[in-house]
Amino acid sequence: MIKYKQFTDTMAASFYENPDLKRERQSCNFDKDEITNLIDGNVEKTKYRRELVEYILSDPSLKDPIPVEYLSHEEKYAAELKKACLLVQKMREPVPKEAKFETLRKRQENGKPLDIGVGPSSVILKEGNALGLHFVMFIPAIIGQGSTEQQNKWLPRALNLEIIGTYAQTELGHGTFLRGLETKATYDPDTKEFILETPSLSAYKWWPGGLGKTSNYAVVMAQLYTKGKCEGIHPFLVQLRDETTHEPLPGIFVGEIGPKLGLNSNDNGYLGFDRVRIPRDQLLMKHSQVLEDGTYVKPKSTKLGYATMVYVRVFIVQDMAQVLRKAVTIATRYSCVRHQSELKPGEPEPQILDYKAQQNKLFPALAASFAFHFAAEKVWNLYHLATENIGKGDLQMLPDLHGMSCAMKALSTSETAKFVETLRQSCGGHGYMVSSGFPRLYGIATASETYEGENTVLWLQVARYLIKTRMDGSGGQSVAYLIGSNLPDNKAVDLSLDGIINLFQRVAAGYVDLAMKELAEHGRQGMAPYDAWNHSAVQLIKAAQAHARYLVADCFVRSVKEDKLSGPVRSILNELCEFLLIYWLFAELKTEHLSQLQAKYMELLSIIRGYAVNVVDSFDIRDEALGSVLGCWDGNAYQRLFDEALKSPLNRNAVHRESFEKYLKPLMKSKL
Ligand SMILES: CCCCCCCCCCC/C=C/C(=O)SCCNC(=O)CCNC(=O)[C@H](O)C(C)(C)COP(=O)(O)OP(=O)(O)OC[C@H]1O[C@@H](n2cnc3c(N)ncnc32)[C@H](O)[C@@H]1OP(=O)(O)O
Ligand SMILES: Cc1cc2nc3c(=O)[nH]c(=O)nc-3n(C[C@H](O)[C@H](O)[C@H](O)COP(=O)(O)OP(=O)(O)OC[C@H]3O[C@@H](n4cnc5c(N)ncnc54)[C@H](O)[C@@H]3O)c2cc1C
Repeated sequence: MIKYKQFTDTMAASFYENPDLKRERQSCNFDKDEITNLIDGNVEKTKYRRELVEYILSDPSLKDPIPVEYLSHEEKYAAELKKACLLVQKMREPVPKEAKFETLRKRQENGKPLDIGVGPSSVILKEGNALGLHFVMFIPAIIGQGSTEQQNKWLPRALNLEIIGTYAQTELGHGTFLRGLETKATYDPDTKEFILETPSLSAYKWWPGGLGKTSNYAVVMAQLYTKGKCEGIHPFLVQLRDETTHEPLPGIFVGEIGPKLGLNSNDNGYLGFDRVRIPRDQLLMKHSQVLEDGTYVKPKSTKLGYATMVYVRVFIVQDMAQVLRKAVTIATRYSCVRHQSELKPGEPEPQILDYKAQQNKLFPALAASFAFHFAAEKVWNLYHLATENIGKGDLQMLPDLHGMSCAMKALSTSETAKFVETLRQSCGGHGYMVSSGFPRLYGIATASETYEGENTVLWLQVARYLIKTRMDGSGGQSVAYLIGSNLPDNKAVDLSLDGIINLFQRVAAGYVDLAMKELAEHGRQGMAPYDAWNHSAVQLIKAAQAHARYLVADCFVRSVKEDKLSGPVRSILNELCEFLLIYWLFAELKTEHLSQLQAKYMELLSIIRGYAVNVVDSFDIRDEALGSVLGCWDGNAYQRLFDEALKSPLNRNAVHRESFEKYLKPLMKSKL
């Protein structure tokens, strides 16, 4: 018997590379850096990111002494928060004069600070970040909702982390239906203050990230009452804890909500107010105001108050591309090194990567990681343009931005959650281990399906936009194909990318028309419009999903056509794009088209098999950031699984003495 020997990371990195992986890498015929640069944005951004990651990972104080899974709920929060705080401190210090950190040092010398947001922290924090909401929602809310004076007052403090905040909107009884929120902010003109009140149990804020123990401020969404009238929900900047002692202020009831399916480094919290007074100028007043005498000044659109959510929905699309890159890296490398069963009778067990059924599990996710990357780029551009226009008083792009961000958020999160589960299954039993990395990725993907707008609810928002567009032609650029006679009617099946995009448009428009017919039919039968809407929901959601696939497919096709790619990378992306489009179409098409697409799909599986390992290498995810024993660069999966198992506290001694003496022994000695 071969005795197990502990393997150190240094040994693994310097001596070992799995021969199957090595062979794939030796046959690489494209420039991996080109794909890395494409994902980072450009060569300089890759250089910066690589140095930043090395800078973080080379710091021993940011390493976990034991895997966080073995810590208690309380210990995990403390250990992860410690790393998050140390990381921020580290990013503020001058970078040492070492050649390998030259880009970082030059950046600091040029007066540009290193990033302290959620990006760098994701290298060392894999179950959420208690400071995450501060960066992703609190600061954006001050920028997006605060007046210039308010930004001048609060932003420097928030950016310096002198104050730490979250975004408190959801309540125990109300998450989706924002008009139904119960928290009240009543203006008192005598003292020029708002009085915050939680009128019932269901009105308690519930869920905000970092609210439990970390934040001392929050942007709180509450119903604004002035001059005896409710003006709807508005954002208020509220201090929750003393800035020195961190004790909750009088009238503030705040705490943490307990363990969750995932993201357990983040202290999601609850919050109630017992007549808490805040100054008038802590209503965030960029879009609407309350004057000293209590007069309410309306915003140009009440939906401007929802802008922080739109920002985060866009952010999530980008995040899902990252989650998919990790998951597919793990599963592809593992599929390369894992040998199982018999493909040809009598021959050695093949790499599981050679099974078509396995490729069918991996490659749609690989292709989708690029699709969502390009989709995020597109919707970010739209977001910036729309925000710039809103700043000039032009709100025309608002509906299109809302429609597009809802569609892409819902599609990217639902597909990523599904793919992560399929990729986990593709790794067999070992995929079920926490050390595989899948449970954490699944925790993020499934949370994203729910937060920032539950997906079903967002699909219905998209459907509302589609139906409106089809009826009155009022929609923006993303729905232009639904307006009037713009829809190309190409009856023959054309398998070029443009031809497939045309099919996507026809499929989506077909569903929209079916939903419209259903709505009309319910109307004819005497149903009120809201009842007809409810009864047509299944069809409406189908239409929204088909439209979202068209949007993402269209972004992918346009990005592949851009000039900046070399020949080999262009053909890889072209094939992945074509492959994903066919994969998505399978669910929608009638049999006559299916056989043509099936042959192409099988051909593409074989082509992608040739470069899949090298493409995931080009995602350039350091082992420490990947956090998976199955997906490490060297492919030494069994050794790493074993190493990780030996870290279990149950393996400290050969016998778990206490439980043996107390429970097992008496049981085994007892007689019936
Ligand atoms: C490396 C680490 C990275 C980490 C990355 C990720 C970190 C993310 C952390 C996220 C943490 C989570 C935070 C949260 O969850 S915060 C809470 C989010 N809550 C929600 O999203 C609530 C969802 N509900 C809503 O948004 C709305 O209420 C809803 C869209 C459902 C609309 O409801 P309703 O129909 O009641 O709305 P109205 O009647 O008031 O209005 C309808 C019309 O308004 C238009 N509309 C609606 N929303 C918007 C918008 N945002 N922008 C523009 N227009 C909007 C809608 O289209 C209707 O228009 P028409 O009447 O013209 O048809
Ligand atoms: C990990 C995590 C982090 C979060 N962080 C924050 C945060 O930082 N700040 C914050 O304010 N909130 C946060 N949330 C809350 C989150 O935004 C809400 O959970 C989410 O918006 C869904 O609302 P809900 O929980 O009330 O679900 P509900 O709206 O009650 O949904 C329950 C079910 O009802 C269905 N449903 C609801 N309305 C309709 C409708 N009109 N038509 C058809 N079906 C409908 C839904 O599809 C769903 O199936 C977080 C949630 C999670 C899970």
